[in-house]
Formats: sequence, structure tokens, C-alpha cells
Amino acid sequence: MNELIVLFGTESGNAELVADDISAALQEKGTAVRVADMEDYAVDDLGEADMVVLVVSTYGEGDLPDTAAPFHDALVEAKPDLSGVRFAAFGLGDSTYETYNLGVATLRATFTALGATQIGETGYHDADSGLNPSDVAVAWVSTVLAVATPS
Ligand SMILES: Cc1cc2nc3c(=O)[nH]c(=O)nc-3n(C[C@H](O)[C@H](O)[C@H](O)COP(=O)(O)O)c2cc1C
Repeated sequence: MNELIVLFGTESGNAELVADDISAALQEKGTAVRVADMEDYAVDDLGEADMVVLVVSTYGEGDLPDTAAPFHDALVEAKPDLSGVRFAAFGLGDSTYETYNLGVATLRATFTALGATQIGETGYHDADSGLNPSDVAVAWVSTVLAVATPS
């Protein structure tokens, strides 16, 4: 794998912290990683990524957070061909909401519809669990990347 991109979408910063901690854990294992906020990332560049790790929370009533919504809108509008893209997905939510973790489900469905291939199971952090989001995410990403075949 040449480069892995961790793209985060957040409203109050938790997904950014998780993205940074995933990146640090992977870099320790020798993987080249870049972290970017979805709002600063051009959807046309996605086709160049070897592997994308999506880290996104849910806000409102099952909506995407502030920095992910424009990225998702751009995907729906531009419809880039993602058939060469492999992605993993991690959601941050709170199970006290009926719309638990719908944000990551929305993004995952759009990536899949555009031809991207999901690697491993979607990971979830539940704010109601009391667990540290980064601990959950770092354990999740290592199982996902064990599934991913390096290209
Ligand atoms: C106003 C508000 C609305 C929220 N709505 C949802 C929701 O609909 N579904 C869900 O699973 N979590 C919801 N959450 C929980 C957040 O997704 C959770 O706290 C997450 O860790 C926030 O991550 P972020 O800081 O990266 O945005 C909501 C939180 C707040 C404060």
C-alpha cells in the first residue's frame, strides 16, 4: 500500500482526534498515512487513493456533521468513479439517539454506490458506552487492515 488517507468529518472535534490517533498508531507500524478534514478534500482526488479510512460522526437527527456534509454533497453531485478505491468506515455516535450512527451509514452507502469496495466491518463508537473513542478505533483499524491485502 502506497499511502493511506484518513478522512474525518466532525462537528465538535471527536472524529478529528480519532483520525489523528488512528494515524499515529498506523505510522508506528510503518504505514504512510495522511490525515485530512473532509471539508478540505477534493472528491476528485479520491480515485488516486490506495485506501481511504472514513471517520465520521452523526449530528442533528441522523445527519452528517458540518465538515462531512459538503463533501458528501460534492460526491453525490460529481459522482466520481471510485471503482479503484478501497475504504474502511468508522462512525461516532450515541445510542441514546434513535438515529444512532446514521452518518457513517450514509457515507458508506454513497461510497459503495460510486463503486468503492469496503474493507472489513464498519467500526462504531457509542458515546453512551463510556469507552474512549480512540481506543475503540485503534483496535478496530488493526483488525480491518489485517483484512486488507497490501497492493
Ligand atoms: C446536538 C447533537 C446531536 C447528535 N445527534 C446524533 C444522532 O442523531 N445520532 C447519533 O448516533 N449520535 C448523535 N450525536 C452524538 C455525536 O455523534 C457524538 O457525540 C460524537 O462523538 C460526536 O463526534 P464529533 O465531535 O466528531 O462530531 C449527537 C450529538 C449532539 C451534541
